Amino acid sequence: MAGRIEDYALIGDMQTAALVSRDGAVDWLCLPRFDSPAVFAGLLGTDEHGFWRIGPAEAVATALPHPATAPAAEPAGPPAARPRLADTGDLRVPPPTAAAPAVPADRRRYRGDSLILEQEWDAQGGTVRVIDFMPPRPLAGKDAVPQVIRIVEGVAGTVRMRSALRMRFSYGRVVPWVHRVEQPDGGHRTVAVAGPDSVWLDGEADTYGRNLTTYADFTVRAGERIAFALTWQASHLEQPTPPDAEGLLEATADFWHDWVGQCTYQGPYREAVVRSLITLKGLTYAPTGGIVAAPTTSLPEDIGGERNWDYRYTWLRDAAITLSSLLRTGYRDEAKAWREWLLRAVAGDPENLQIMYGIAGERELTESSLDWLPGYEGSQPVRVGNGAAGQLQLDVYGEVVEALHLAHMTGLVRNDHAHHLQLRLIEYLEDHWTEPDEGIWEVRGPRRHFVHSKVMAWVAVDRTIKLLEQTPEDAPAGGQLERWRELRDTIHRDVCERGYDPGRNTFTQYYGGKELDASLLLIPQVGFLPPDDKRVIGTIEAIQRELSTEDGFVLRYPTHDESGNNVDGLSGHEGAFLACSFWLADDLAMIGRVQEARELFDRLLSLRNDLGLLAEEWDPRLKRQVGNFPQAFSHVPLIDTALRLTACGGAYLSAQPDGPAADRAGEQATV
Ligand SMILES: OC[C@H]1O[C@H](O[C@H]2O[C@H](CO)[C@@H](O)[C@H](O)[C@H]2O)[C@H](O)[C@@H](O)[C@@H]1O
Repeated sequence: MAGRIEDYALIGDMQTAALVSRDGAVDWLCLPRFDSPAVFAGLLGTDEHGFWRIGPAEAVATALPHPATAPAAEPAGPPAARPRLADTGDLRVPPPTAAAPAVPADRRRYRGDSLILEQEWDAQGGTVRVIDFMPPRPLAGKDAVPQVIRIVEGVAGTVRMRSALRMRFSYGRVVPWVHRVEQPDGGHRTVAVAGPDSVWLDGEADTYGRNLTTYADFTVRAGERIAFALTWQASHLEQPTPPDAEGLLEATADFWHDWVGQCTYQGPYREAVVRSLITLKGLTYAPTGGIVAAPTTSLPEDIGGERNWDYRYTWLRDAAITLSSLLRTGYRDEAKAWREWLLRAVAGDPENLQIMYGIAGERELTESSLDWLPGYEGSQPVRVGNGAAGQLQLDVYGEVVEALHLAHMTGLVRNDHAHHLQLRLIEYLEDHWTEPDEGIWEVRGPRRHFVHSKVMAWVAVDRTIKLLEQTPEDAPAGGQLERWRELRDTIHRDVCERGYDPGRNTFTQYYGGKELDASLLLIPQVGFLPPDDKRVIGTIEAIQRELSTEDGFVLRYPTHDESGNNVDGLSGHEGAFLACSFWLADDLAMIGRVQEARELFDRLLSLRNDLGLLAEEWDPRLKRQVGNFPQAFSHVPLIDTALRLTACGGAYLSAQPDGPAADRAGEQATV
């Protein structure tokens, strides 16, 4: 049974990621890529759907069937091969108390600024630490395989430990063939095989199989270290080399140390910013530069409801804003890699541009449901693929062009193809900006003229004009620049006339609508209007009044109309959207309410789990994180707000209506 979403920790190797629970269980792991089928899907079901738990035997044993009473399965080794509790000679496994749950660690943290997780238990007989990590893989060669390494370290006394490993391939559906493979040195390795996949277990403790689960029982004394590793390999290939766990630990620590060393942010929110940056790096798919929105699917926005989506893909929107944050904190390699990814993914006619792709640029993301999985706390369906891939979302043009613009402004080496792409995107927008779309929130209701989409279309045109004004030699011939200036004015006028309700002094969610939408908070941030414009202030105040939760966080939009009908094509409610709540803090700072902004930001920081991680939303009623986890779209605005609050110091200095990229206070401070 999965814990709360915030009970999980992220480990990853920049190609895939695992979620590790506070009780020492890896409950989510897709191999070999973020978007591959899960080998451990206990997160979306039960232990039956796969997990790997290591913890003190008394704690771990309680959550599992007692091996001595469970039916024997793999490997059918002789009793002599059964584990010895080495120091005592005791062959018995501690008796379980059926009802008791697995015991949460007493302490956990990341080792410094890294994705190396350390959990500690004060257990019977002493204190033990489990160190979990995934070493960054080389991009090619025989060692380019995913590994999960778990080192058990005795801290004090002597503790009896148990590892319980239940692999279920294909998102918990397939029980693999588990067997031992004898090694030339007389030892053996355990391997699980099903179809194209094989997963190899190496460990310094003997294993035995019961109840379709592989166990290892062992003791660890103060100062001892006992390592386990899982390695994925395509099943038709030769067995992978057993990993050198300690060497890889050192290399992984060095990798993160070097990467974090490039961060240029030095302000008061450094801890939160660095943890968010590490998380974003952990969501980056190194071979291609693609960035997943989150490493999970179907963690619900509404516990028990149907608002469950697969986020293991690259949204142009999410990736573009991620890039902006990385660029503004000193990370250029990732920006370059993503720009290359973008050029490959969108190659062809801009008419065919998708709003999201697979991490290598795949276009087919057909949505389907995994009906054998019960879902996180019963939240069904569990979806893979994402139907939003076929939507029209005009804001995406603005976000992509903004990211390319920022890359240019921060001196990323020019790329002619990217420049050409930008011009093609504007040509497309010229013909299509007047169309209704599904908007930033990917609503599954009717298409509308969303105000945010139009504002972002304006952003795309505006940034392109600015670029061409800087480099007139790049301007297309035939008066296009002049035409685009007119287009920019036309869009601006259109939004102000049709998307603004003068009676209530607020912009609205869509033309002619009455509803509000938190994406309107971006109007001053992107420079569409200055922060001191009365329409901007009116909109911020209206959103605070009508979309705030009791604790001052922000909903994206009302999910129900006045008669109680759902307006986004989905049943149920959702929590406060964390990105929008950070945007409110930004806006408050921009209009001079800096103290209020800081207080809201501090409250938002307090929603992070003890490891600094955020899901997509916060359920104000249940007081818990909801939605996919950890979510780039939450960590990016966290960084942006931290930069803004750092840069504005005591007060936001001046409203600069017409220079959005440069308006970004954080950007000026850090690049
Ligand atoms: O609300 C319905 C939609 O929810 C998801 O979209 C959300 O996540 C995306 C990735 O972070 C983000 O770009 C978007 O703005 C969010 O609304 C889901 O992926 C969609 O399929 C769904 O329609």
